[in-house]
Formats: sequence, C-alpha cells, structure tokens
Amino acid sequence: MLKSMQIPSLLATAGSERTANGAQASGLRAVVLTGFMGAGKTTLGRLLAAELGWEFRDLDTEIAQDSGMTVADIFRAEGEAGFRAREMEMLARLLRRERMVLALGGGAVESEGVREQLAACKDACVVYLSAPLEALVQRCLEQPGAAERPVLADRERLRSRWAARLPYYEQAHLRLETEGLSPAESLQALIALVKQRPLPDNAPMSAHE
Ligand SMILES: Nc1ncnc2c1ncn2[C@@H]1O[C@H](COP(=O)(O)OP(=O)(O)O)[C@@H](O)[C@H]1O
Ligand SMILES: O=C(O)C1=C[C@@H](OP(=O)(O)O)[C@@H](O)[C@H](O)C1
Ligand SMILES: [Mg+2]
Repeated sequence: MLKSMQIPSLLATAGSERTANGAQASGLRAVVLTGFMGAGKTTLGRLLAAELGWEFRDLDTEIAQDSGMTVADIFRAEGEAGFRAREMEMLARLLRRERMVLALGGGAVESEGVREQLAACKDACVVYLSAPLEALVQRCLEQPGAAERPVLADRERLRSRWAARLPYYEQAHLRLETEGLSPAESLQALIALVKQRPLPDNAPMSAHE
C-alpha cells in the first residue's frame, strides 16, 4: 500500500536515474493514464516517461504489435468484444513491469476485468486525464488517422459511451483537467498535480472527496 508523499517524492526530482530508483524503493512501479479518446494519454504518457526516465508503453500499440493487426482491423475482424479481451490480457502482462508509464485505451475501463486489475495493483498510480467531450472530439479530428478510430466513427453513441465511462475514469487516484492547456502545459500540470496532492493511501480519488 502506498503511503503519503511517495508520489510527490517520485516527481519532485523527475528525470534522473536516481529518481526512478527512488521511486522503485518507495514501492511505486507504474503510472497508468486513463481517460476518453483525445485526452492525451498517449501524448502525455510518452512525455511523462521521458521526464521520469521510465519506459513508456501504450496498450493499443502493444496489442497491435502482439496481434500484427491495427486496432481498427481487430474491431473489424473480432468485434469490439475481441478487442476488449485483448486489452484485458495485455494489461495483465504489462502490469508486471516496473518503472513504466502506461497509456490505456479510452475504452479499457469498460471491462470489469481491467477495473479489477487496476484496483488490485496497489503499487501503480492511476491518473484520469479529463476534458469536455467536445474538446476531446475536436482533438481527435485534428489528428491524422482520425477516420481509423472505430469508436470515434460511431458518432451517435459517442456521448452515451463517454457518460457511461465517466464513473470508471473517476475511480482513478488523481485527475487532471486538460481543457485549454497545451500538451506541454498539461505535462507540467500533471507533475504539479501529483506533487501537490499527497494521498494518505492508494485509494481511488472518490474516496478522498
Ligand atoms: N492539453 C492537452 N493535453 C494533451 N493532449 C493535447 C492537449 N491539447 C491538445 N492535445 C492534442 O490532443 C491529442 C491527444 O491525442 P492522444 O495523445 O492520442 O490521446 P489519447 O491517447 O488519450 O486518445 C494530441 O494530438 C495532442 O497533441
Ligand atoms: O475509446 C475507445 O473505446 C478506444 C480508444 C482508443 O484508444 P485511445 O483512447 O488512446 O484513443 C483505442 O483503444 C480504440 O480505438 C478504442
Ligand atoms: Mg492513445
């Protein structure tokens, strides 16, 4: 179980080898980013990992490499259920790793098995990156390959999906609102947020509010 000040001490001297070792010594093995599509999990995850000197893993990328298919191809060939099963299985493999920043896919938390794994992983800190749905969609549409995002394509269901996932995102330990921020500003805010918000234990965010 994490004790207070362990996360702040991890990020206070982020970037050095000493930092990552110190974080390991304190028992924190991973930072996991969650939130809807376009929240910045992949973008900020990579930046945060570089800052910490930790490895960066992206659940979608790992699944694509493992299967030899794109995420869109998996949706087409196996349906969403097939993709969700792959997410659960890949998460179990990745959560064994140390000194890792992990970006989840936006829908991973829909699976109970994913939520259970995150809850059981007491030495990982889960951060929810939030923004209004309209801003998230806008960011996705501005990215190359927007048409390849299967969940984005199903525009009619987007708001209900987003609403259904919110309670799951809110099970994270920390939350960062990114609306109106650049990725660089979000990264600084992410570091500052974690530093300023010591947790008495690794209980979900909702337990502290
Ligand atoms: N404040 C911000 N934080 C993170 N990403 C942002 C922000 N503002 C704009 N963006 C852009 O939004 C997109 C987020 O995409 P991505 O990192 O793939 O999100 P996700 O992995 O959560 O779907 C990127 O193109 C990024 O540059
Ligand atoms: O919201 C979703 O259900 C999905 C989000 C995507 O990841 P990002 O949130 O990183 O875009 C990817 O896992 C897949 O297209 C499904
Ligand atoms: Mg992503």
